[in-house]
Amino acid sequence: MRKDIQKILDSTHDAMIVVDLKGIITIFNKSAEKLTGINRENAIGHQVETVVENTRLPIVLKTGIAELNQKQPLNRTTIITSRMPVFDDDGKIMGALAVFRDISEIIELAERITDLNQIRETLEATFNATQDAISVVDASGKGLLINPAYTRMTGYTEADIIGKDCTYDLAEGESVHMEVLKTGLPIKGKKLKVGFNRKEVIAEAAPIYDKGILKGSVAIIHDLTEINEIYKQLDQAKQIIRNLEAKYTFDDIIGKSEILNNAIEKAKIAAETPATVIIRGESGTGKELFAHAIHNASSRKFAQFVRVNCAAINENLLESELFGYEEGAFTGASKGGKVGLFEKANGGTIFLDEIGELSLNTQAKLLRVLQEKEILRVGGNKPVSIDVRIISATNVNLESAIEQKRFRQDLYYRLNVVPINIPALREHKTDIPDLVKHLIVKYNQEYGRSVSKISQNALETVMAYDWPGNVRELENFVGRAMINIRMNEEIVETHHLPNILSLNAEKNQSVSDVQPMATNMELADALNLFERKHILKVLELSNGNREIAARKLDISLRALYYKLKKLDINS
Ligand SMILES: Nc1ncnc2c1ncn2[C@@H]1O[C@H](COP(=O)(O)OP(=O)(O)OP(=O)(O)O)[C@@H](O)[C@H]1O
Repeated sequence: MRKDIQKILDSTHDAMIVVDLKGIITIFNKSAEKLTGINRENAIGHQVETVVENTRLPIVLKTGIAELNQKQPLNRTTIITSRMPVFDDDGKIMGALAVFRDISEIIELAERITDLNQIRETLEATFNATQDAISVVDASGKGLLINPAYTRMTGYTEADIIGKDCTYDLAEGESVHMEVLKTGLPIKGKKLKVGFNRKEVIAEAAPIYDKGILKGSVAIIHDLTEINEIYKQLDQAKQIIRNLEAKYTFDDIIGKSEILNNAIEKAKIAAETPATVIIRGESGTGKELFAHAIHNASSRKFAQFVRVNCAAINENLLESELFGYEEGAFTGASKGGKVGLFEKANGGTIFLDEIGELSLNTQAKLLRVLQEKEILRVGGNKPVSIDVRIISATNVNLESAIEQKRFRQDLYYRLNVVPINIPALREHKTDIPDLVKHLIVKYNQEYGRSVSKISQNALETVMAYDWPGNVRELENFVGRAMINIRMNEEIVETHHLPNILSLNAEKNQSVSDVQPMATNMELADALNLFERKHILKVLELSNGNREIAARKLDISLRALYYKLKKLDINS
């Protein structure tokens, strides 16, 4: 009889366990085997709770009360759907039956549903938060969905768009949705105008397929004004990179002394105005540094900073360099003419270094530019108006140059609107420790060293010197000291310092120390030879810096360039 029942129960999908009054398993069907992974032989004849926990069959045996459709968990993936007492023909309880079911598939499904909900939520959040405007239409081109960015960009709300033709938002151009629905293919980078304000946008759209059937189209529109703004910023960034000429700002000017600070404060005020500035100071004091800083702190910082070394450019070329020339202006002029430095600096700043070296002829032309705010290209007759801030610099005494009729007074007045005097280094020696510290960091980077400081003794030696070549000379000096330092040394000591005293000594050499040239040489040749040797020596002591060399030789930079050419010196 039990076997027959067993057979019947084996054919059902539900797992079943029957126990007798003592709780001993008497029937364990196939589904129960499958669900618990326990063989029938290991179940039948055993106390139910030792084989399958939580069946609560002993309780049913005690109470004789059925628990139907309870869906109580047996374990994580199984539930007991019913427990009931089994009665004999006399109505006496003879055992109990538990029916239970595998719910792992349902659990998995539920988990998947939760996942999908999360994905949906994430997608919705992205859809609503993205800055790109998104719209979705159905297969007939009627609006289905838009996001907040779409409303911000076009001015249209859901009420205007949902259920309406997708051409509704268009101010100019053809609907990308309609094109996608027509061809079933995606579209990229289409320029359109949308919304009340005819906003310029770039649109892209893609078809939505469901099981191979075209169900609609989704479009993203990007605001072109924003993209244009980004391009503009990119251009400005490129411009800044191109303008690396003007690489310094006020933060790069080292020194806290009062005299230097007065100059910095004056320069900062000048930077905020369009005023013409003249920077005066000895060679190497930082005039160019100040010019960069003024440009970079001014509203012209995104335009060009053009530096012209008036002393270094050949007088004949200077005019065409500054003002440009028209095609065929002179023999050798390039085809198409040439844009001059003033035009290049248009909107920006032109820095005329060594202005005191300009010839009277070029001074007159510069004066015209300052008065008329326009330039005339060499060989041209059409004035070009320009908007350029002029910063000039000089290390010569312009007042005495005016007296000697080498510099035009009217030009001087035009240039001398905001004069800024940069002190010689000997006038602000208190800044030397900071400058040395700054230079050590600079050369550490350049030479890959890790020097930490200068010793007190070495610093005292540096402070005792007068630095006729100013910060530039100090810069070269520290650079050379750093070269003398071994890789494992970290402190600049006195023995690393190049011999400054020898520089001073050379300067003070007496005439008797100078040896005559070969006695059979003509005086002119001997002088030339001596001049050549002397200039070479001074250049060497100035680390090849012609400006310092000119200063040491007490001649103008232009005169030095002339001599270098005449004496065939290429150093
Ligand atoms: N206060 C300062 N802080 C940091 N660096 C400085 C300072 N002053 C000058 N320098 C540095 O010294 C060097 C010479 O400065 P700059 O070329 O500006 O001098 P200059 O007065 O224009 O010289 P010149 O008249 O010979 O053209 C540069 O490398 C500059 O960066």
